[in-house]
Amino acid sequence: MLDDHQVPSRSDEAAKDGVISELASMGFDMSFCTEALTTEDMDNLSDSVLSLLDGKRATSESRQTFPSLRDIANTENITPLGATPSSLPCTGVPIPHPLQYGEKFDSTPVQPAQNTTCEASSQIVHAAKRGFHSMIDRENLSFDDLLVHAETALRKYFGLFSMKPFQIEAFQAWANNQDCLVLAATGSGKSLCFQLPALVTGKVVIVVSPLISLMHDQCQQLSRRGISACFLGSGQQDKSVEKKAMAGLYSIVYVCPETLPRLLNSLLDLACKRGIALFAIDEAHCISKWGHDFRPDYRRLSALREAFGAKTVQKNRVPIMALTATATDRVQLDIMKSLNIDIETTRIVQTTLFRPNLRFSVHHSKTQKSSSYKKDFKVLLDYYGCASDSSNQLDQFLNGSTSCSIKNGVNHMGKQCLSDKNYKLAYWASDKRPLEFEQIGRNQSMDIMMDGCHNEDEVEEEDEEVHGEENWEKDEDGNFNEVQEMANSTANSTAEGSQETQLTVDYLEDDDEDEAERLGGDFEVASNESLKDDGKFGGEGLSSQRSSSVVQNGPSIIYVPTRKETESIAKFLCQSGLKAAPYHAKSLEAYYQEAGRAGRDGHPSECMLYCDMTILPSLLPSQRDHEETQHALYMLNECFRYGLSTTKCRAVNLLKYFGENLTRSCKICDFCTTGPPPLENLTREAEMLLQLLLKLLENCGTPSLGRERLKRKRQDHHYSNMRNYQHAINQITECNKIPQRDNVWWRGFGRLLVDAGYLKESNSMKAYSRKSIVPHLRCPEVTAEGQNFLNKRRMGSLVTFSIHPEGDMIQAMLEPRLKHRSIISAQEWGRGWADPKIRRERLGRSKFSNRRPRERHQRKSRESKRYRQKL
Ligand SMILES: Nc1ncnc2c1ncn2[C@@H]1O[C@H](COP(=O)(O)OP(=O)(O)OP(=O)(O)O)[C@@H](O)[C@H]1O
Repeated sequence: MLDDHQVPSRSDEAAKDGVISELASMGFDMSFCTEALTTEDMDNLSDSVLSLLDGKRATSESRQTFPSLRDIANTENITPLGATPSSLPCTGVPIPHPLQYGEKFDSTPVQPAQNTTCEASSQIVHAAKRGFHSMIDRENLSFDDLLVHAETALRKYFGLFSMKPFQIEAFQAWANNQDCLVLAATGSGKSLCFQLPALVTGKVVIVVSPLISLMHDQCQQLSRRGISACFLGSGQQDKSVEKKAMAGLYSIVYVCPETLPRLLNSLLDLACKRGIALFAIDEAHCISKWGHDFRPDYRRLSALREAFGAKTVQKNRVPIMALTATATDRVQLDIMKSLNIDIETTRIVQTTLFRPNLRFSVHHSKTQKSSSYKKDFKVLLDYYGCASDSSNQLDQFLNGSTSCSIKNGVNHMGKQCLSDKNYKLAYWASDKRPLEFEQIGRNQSMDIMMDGCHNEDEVEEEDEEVHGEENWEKDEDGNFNEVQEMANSTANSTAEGSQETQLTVDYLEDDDEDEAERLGGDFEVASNESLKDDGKFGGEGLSSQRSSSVVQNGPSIIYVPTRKETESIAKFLCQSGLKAAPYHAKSLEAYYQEAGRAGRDGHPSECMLYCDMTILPSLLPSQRDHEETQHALYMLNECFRYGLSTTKCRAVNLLKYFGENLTRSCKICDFCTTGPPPLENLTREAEMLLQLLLKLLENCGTPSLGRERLKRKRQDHHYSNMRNYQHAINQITECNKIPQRDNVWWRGFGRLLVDAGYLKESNSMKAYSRKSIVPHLRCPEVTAEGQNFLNKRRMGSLVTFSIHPEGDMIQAMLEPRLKHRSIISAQEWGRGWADPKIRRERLGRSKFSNRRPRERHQRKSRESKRYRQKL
């Protein structure tokens, strides 16, 4: 304090003037500084800054609400200026630094702090210089002014020159204090929509994100650009980070949905201190139970709108921005409803979800035995393993310099697409390369995500009694034990040769909690290196692989066989020296989301889907209500149909699922480059099947309308059995009328007859159909159109039924399962023995059958043996 009796000397005055002008240049109000420095004896810049930031003298309303920097310093034990300087662990994160007006444009992004320690004093002055004083209220500036600031920040921190139209739209919604739903493709730049408000206002943006690894990754990227950010959640081991975040020390705070409800009160405080510019809900599809990645904790985010909206005055209302790359119409509505944001006033910012640099393809493969894996995955192994001299045609095509000459299907794809070293399709993911790859000496590797669906082996079958079809499925696919054994033996033998490439396989599914437990610390503490894969695909390596490797560089290769097989195949690929992780997903949303992690740098990227269409996927038992089960089946069905399709551009197909009409084809997917399979004239097959179904229908009469329940049940049972689609197929195959077609082929054919309008699922069977996925035709009826077709044929018309076969039909023709097994009722089976032809056939089959007895029977006989011994 100035002593009343002491007359300030000229030199003191000059020093004070100097301090005042410094403070003014830092953005402090000139009269405010003058008043502060005349009432308090300060001619030292640091003391003055601290005193001003104490907040006692703040005059404007907004300033009074800011925390004093000293308070913040106290919360994190920062030694105030003037005390003995002490080193404190530097978080590597600059204290908030919103835009400084009039600052000279510098296009080079801000460099991160290099040192691991720094002094509190310099941190405080740094904060003061770049800090809270330049916070601005969104309401005080026009949208144009805000946009200018946003673009300045864009240049300064990101080295980018303009915002994309959808980013401007989202920014405008935020500027108008509007809630907003942003739907934009993966890698299109959604993050900027919520990062810019923090940089423009100097207030905090709270981002809710589902994955610790992604939060970690984003925090690292921001810190590299000089933007302070942290993440909070169970994975955050440094407990002081939460305290600092709630005191307003970070511009962008990532929070797990599980953690956010606990922080509500602290967030209210934070809103009153530094201010909260925005709540961003990243990967917002997790909110919806109709989405592919439902996280119940996301539902609790509705509390945000209550706490920061409904009851607060408009000025203090914090807008909410939900962002996702994969949301169907239903999911969009559910997101808004669940977040408690007004559907009428919420701005929906939607861009195309199309990713022109992703080349989608589907590969059909049976992969039931590990001994066949080498053959089944030849394309994949070649793709990453073989040298190619061919030019980068795909790249040239994408650049418009040549017309696409990729032809002849999947076998050539690898050669054509991987030759150029500029491709970011693949890279060595581990230093521990297998020898043969080393010898080839090219800088390629791969990341594979295996997408396992379930097959009917894994589902509880409620209507088994009625149809018995599931036995057939089980019989055909129930040889996993063998697969597993062989996989193990292959693994062991290969491991001997290349010990160092041995990789473990864990499931990615439900890894969030574990991952949260494993990752920890302030994001800046974890070095880039620690994110690199440690040779394992579980644990830290796993999450980082998802976020760093797969996300930025790797192709996304996804497999949809059974879940058990997924593991087995992943093991095999790992043993082959490729980096693979089984991943479980059950919908096109999940597939598109994961595939979208490839080619984020804009380079062409491969997204191969390997699938075994001879196995019908179905749901694992779970606690779903009826509606949820229906929806899960719908999603699974769409996934299956995508794999089956051979007549549409893959990108068009995928986007249609999200309600987007792509007006042009992608020109690079397998369909666009190779075209549909040749048209097949299947008139004879159609005629035979339709006639047979009509005949069966005539024989069994109409369903019972009798009163007695038992009688009706029996009659219905008989009725369904007789009209069972599989029953008709059995009759055709047992009579050996068209020997080269197997069950799988007929199943696909029935589906195409439904598509053509010749068949439909009977009403009485719709209840059963709902338990299965739609392509599984149960009890068909011949429609009027189908009868018309038959009549025309009978009258000698030349009408034909020609179609492009779908995936399962092609696969069945390549490797028919001619060892046909009947799926008829026990009664029918019994009657079959009376027919000498059928009897001969069955006996002939069993004579040559070398199938091992089923485990169930073995167990039964073991049990009875034990029982007999007891006796
Ligand atoms: N306006 C822009 N101009 C040029 N590049 C941009 C622009 N906005 C974002 N990008 C770039 O796009 C890339 C992807 O951005 P970002 O990670 O924000 O995508 P995203 O949509 O959030 O992805 P995801 O859906 O996977 O979370 C980044 O490299 C970023 O620099």
